[in-house]
Amino acid sequence: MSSTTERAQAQAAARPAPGRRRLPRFLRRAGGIFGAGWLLLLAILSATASLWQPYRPDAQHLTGRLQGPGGSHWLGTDDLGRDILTRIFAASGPALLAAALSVVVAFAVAIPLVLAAAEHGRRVERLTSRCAEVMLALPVTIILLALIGAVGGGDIYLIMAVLGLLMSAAVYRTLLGVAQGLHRRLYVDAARVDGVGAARIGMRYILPGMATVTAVQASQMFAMSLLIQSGLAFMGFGPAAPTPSWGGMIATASQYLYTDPWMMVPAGVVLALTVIAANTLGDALAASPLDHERKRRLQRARRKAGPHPLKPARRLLTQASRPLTPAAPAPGTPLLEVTDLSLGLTGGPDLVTGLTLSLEAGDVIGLVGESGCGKTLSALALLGLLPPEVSLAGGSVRFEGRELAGLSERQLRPLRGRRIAMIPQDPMLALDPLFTVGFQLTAQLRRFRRIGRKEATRLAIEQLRLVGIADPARVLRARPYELSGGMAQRVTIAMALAGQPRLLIADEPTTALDVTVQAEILDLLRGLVEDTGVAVIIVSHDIGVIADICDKVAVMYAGHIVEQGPAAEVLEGPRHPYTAALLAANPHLAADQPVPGRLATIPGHVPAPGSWPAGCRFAARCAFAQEQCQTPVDLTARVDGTVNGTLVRCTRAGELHELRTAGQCRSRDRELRRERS
Ligand SMILES: Nc1ncnc2c1ncn2[C@@H]1O[C@H](COP(=O)(O)OP(=O)(O)OP(=O)(O)O)[C@@H](O)[C@H]1O
Repeated sequence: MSSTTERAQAQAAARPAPGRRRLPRFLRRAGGIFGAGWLLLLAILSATASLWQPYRPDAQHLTGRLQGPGGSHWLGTDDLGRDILTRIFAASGPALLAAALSVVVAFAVAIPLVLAAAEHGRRVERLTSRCAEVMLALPVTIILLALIGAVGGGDIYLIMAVLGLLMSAAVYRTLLGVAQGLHRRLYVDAARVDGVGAARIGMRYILPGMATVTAVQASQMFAMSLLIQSGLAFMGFGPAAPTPSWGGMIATASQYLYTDPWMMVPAGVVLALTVIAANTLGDALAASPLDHERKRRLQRARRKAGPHPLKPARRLLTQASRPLTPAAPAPGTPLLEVTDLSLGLTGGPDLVTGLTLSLEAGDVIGLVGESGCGKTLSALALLGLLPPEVSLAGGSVRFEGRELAGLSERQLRPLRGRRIAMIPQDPMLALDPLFTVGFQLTAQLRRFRRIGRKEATRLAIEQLRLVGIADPARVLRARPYELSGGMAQRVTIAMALAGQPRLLIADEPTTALDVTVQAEILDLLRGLVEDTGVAVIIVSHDIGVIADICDKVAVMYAGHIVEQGPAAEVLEGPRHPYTAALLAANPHLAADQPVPGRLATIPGHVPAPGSWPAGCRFAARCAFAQEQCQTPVDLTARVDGTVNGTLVRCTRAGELHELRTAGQCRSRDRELRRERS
């Protein structure tokens, strides 16, 4: 037998049988099979009881009281000679329905509150959480007994609905944490960036993500409701005689415990089995390997993310059958003008100050700087996507001539994804692992372009080709974790382009990728800019990435820009000591440069917001700081006057440039580093 045939046979043997593969995962566990099987059997037998019951539930045979199991009464008779089997199944329907009702009420109340609290931030969450805490403090048993006193024990559905309402607070508390976690996922952020509304985010991303926890909690609550119902009936607060109930039957049997102990067994065992079944079903759902398997595959895909055998994207770009932008933007018209933008923690320190940028169609600008300098917040502010605790403290953001600062969520939503789109940092986290690429991309295309399913699929294939995916049909069928990192990033770029935006914001778009794939993605972005005229803002701490692709660069340090201008000028002749230090610390080497024994670093760390010095914010780490650096410094035009459009925030910029030209800066840098180490 050839090795290929052997391998195929081995793979076929390893594959689960077709019927088994279709089973939900929790049904592949013994607990899941027992739980689901018993509850289903009970539900069917209760629903069809009138068809097969040999007796009426209240038919008394006083001559045949307290009989054990036998031919005419399989489970015996009770103290009035009623058939126990008949009464168990007559009681089971209402018991199951009432328990289910309490679960439905609990979740129907809790889930909308959870979605609202997770979506609308702290203020709503505080209000809903306080209400939940008050409800949790209520004495459930006393309230139920008071209700039974008012309406009687016969209205079991009302009593269980109130129980569900009281239990909704506990459900809320559990689900809120899950929903908040899901809300922080990148793919949810990505959807919001694309202008997806709160309701749709809840339905598409949060609810499916909460499904396992919901199912586990529902099954446990179902068991608890059954026990509470039976307990109430046992104490005499259940349905009035002769209506049967499991609790009532156990109460009657308890009076004959010493003389006729068998009577206790049938109702007791059915109640116990039902509670155990609900709990084991919950356990099987909790231990369902669905999540573990998905996570495992996701991790495997991440590990293997690397170079892929695709053709260069640029060549495929020419195959696009329609331009991405509706009309070529007029050159020289500012697409985006950010003026003096300041951001701060609400009631706290400034996080970004005086940010000024200008971008024309087809421009690629890089925001570069160490972690914590304010790059991401600046980019998010353009889309009005600041975290709830961060607010706009001043300045203006004009996009296509329209002021965006101060627009409401509702006013900004139509712009997101359509006029301004975002490419995420980690594509694996930005794509929803539950859905195929095709589902996510076509949903995006249908929403943005108002087209049918067929047209969306055609466009999705075209869009994937546009971003350099050679086999779009396969990728459409794949789930995100089946793609390599580079492929996934191409998919997120295709998704960002679905709304034909004029401005793309790429937050560290290549950080999660290896170097070879990084270069391909940067090449793809550059090609898209040339072909479509889309403008791009790239956020990166990697000055090598910025040098690769950007026309302009803004170097940020401690919440403001310290140097800004055409990339070639800033990167080849940096005037600010911070830019020069960043460049010196860049590990990218030219082919002819020797590898240094030790990489250069910038001593110290970025000062935290709130502890910025009044003067130059870089002074404490600067090798060239002097007395004059203690006073505030403005962003001013470059002093040597050899270039235009370059701004620098350093009083010694001109002087340092001369020193640098004379080669003295580097030795001073080295000296300082030696002193500090
Ligand atoms: N939600 C928040 N609450 C409080 N501080 C915040 C919040 N978000 C950001 N900050 C602070 O604002 C500053 C700028 O953060 P930002 O994320 O914009 O930096 P960054 O330059 O993009 O860093 P990185 O490269 O690590 O993403 C940091 O000091 C950060 O700690």
